Amino acid sequence: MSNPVYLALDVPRLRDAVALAEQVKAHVGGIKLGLEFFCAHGAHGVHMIGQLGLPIFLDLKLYDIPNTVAGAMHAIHNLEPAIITIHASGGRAMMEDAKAAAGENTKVVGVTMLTSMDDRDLERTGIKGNAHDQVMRLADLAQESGLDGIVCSGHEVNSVHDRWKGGYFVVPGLRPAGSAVGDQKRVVTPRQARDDGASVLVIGRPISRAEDPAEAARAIEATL
Ligand SMILES: O=c1ccn([C@@H]2O[C@H](COP(=O)(O)O)[C@@H](O)[C@H]2O)c(=O)[nH]1
Repeated sequence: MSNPVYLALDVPRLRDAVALAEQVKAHVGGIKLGLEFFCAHGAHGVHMIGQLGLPIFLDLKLYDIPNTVAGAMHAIHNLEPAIITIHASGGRAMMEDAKAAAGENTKVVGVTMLTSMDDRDLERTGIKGNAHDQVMRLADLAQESGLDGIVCSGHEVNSVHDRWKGGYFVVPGLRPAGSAVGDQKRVVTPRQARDDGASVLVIGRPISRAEDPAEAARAIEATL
């Protein structure tokens, strides 16, 4: 089985990002480039990281009207990402059009509820029910809309795995036992998420902020 860990490369300077990716590439299965990286370095930065030879996950969390999101999907065809994110709360038409506009080798996954939010945060946005209810609701909508899978926390991945046969489940909010949680609220260990059916394990700071990132990535890999 291939390594399910994607390193979240949330590093502001391109030179540092390339160096970090080089250091850990033997111990991860792919690289996740998010908003911080893409806003700073754009397509050029994606090409630079792509030269390392690992699959690229573009975590852009697109959220707009269907025509605009489909246009953005067309615009990034040439970057050939293995995975791209859109917000499932953008609705069915947006998700259908995004999937139709994506490259055939790109998995389109819908972000359900950010792992930095808990039940109380959800309530304050005016949405009824708890995190579990919200993730199941949006997972069903993403599946009906033809997406490949969803992003959810390790708290929900087991239930969604039972509900959506053949789905592709991306799980951030992962912390090895004893490591700092930071702004994440719905957190599990990488091993727990994998055992519960995650397809991709997104891990950032526990590796990128470690004293020895290659050793941190190796230690996580050894737990899987
Ligand atoms: O619900 C979500 C969706 C995306 N993310 C992204 O994953 C990484 C997590 O980084 P850590 O340093 O391991 O916390 C980060 O790039 C987020 O943008 C998420 O955390 N939660």
